[in-house]
Amino acid sequence: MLQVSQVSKLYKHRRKTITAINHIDFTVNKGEIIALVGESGSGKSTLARLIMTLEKPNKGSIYFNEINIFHPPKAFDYHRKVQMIFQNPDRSLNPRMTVEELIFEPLVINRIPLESKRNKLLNLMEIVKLPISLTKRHPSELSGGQKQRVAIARSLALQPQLLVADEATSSLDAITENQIIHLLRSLNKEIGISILLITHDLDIVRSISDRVGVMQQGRLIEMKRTNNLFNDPKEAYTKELLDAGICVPFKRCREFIVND
Ligand SMILES: Nc1ncnc2c1ncn2[C@@H]1O[C@H](COP(=O)(O)OP(=O)(O)OP(=O)(O)O)[C@@H](O)[C@H]1O
Repeated sequence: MLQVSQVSKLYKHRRKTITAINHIDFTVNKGEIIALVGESGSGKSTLARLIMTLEKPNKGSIYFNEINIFHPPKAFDYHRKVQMIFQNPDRSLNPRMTVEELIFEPLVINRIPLESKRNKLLNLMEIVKLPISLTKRHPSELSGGQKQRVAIARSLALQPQLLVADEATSSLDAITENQIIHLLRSLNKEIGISILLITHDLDIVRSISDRVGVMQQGRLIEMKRTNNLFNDPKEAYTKELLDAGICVPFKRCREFIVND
């Protein structure tokens, strides 16, 4: 479905060239949850911005259903098919809008007719488990988890095929984080939505991803099925990363409750 092909991204900073992404290749298949892990500065968010076409690569390209997203045909509406949720919902939610307005905004922007507006709203709020009593509230009147649910409902309004979640739960407390991870998993299982999950958190990766890619200094050094990566990491850096974050005896380890 999504194919990242030989993508490189360079930045110029004070006459120095930074290679944020270095010849990366991978695919996200329909219905898959792919996690990208790697230390800070390894290029994960840059890759997410490229996938969202917020920036262009210097080399290579990205294809969605075999169409080059940087040179799409006119009728190809990529931004309805791929949506992103960010770490901090406060930044993506306009504080002046109500929950109802926020969830409808993508439909309004994309000029989608809203004949059955109420039903659509009820359906989206039900999917993300937001009580209907919150419809007229503003973001400042919601908890962190409720805000992230609004952000997810908004991103689902256009019925995307792929959700890019960049550290989408890292600003939340452990219980709320568990609920949002559970929600992402059920969206994947029930709606079949593919998810590209960018995270530092190996417990989340282990709990819900089908495959994991490990990034180091702009390169994708290893990509495998989740169990294989945890049980049989090949690269020294992957071993180091797992040693630093994996659950081992005597180390506290969170379990995410996911329904399969
Ligand atoms: N606009 C920019 N200008 C210059 N350098 C940038 C820019 N954006 C990112 N970089 C650099 O590119 C590299 C990759 O950054 P990126 O934010 O993608 O890493 P990351 O893996 O997402 O890190 P984190 O986990 O801390 O969010 C870093 O060296 C960063 O400093």
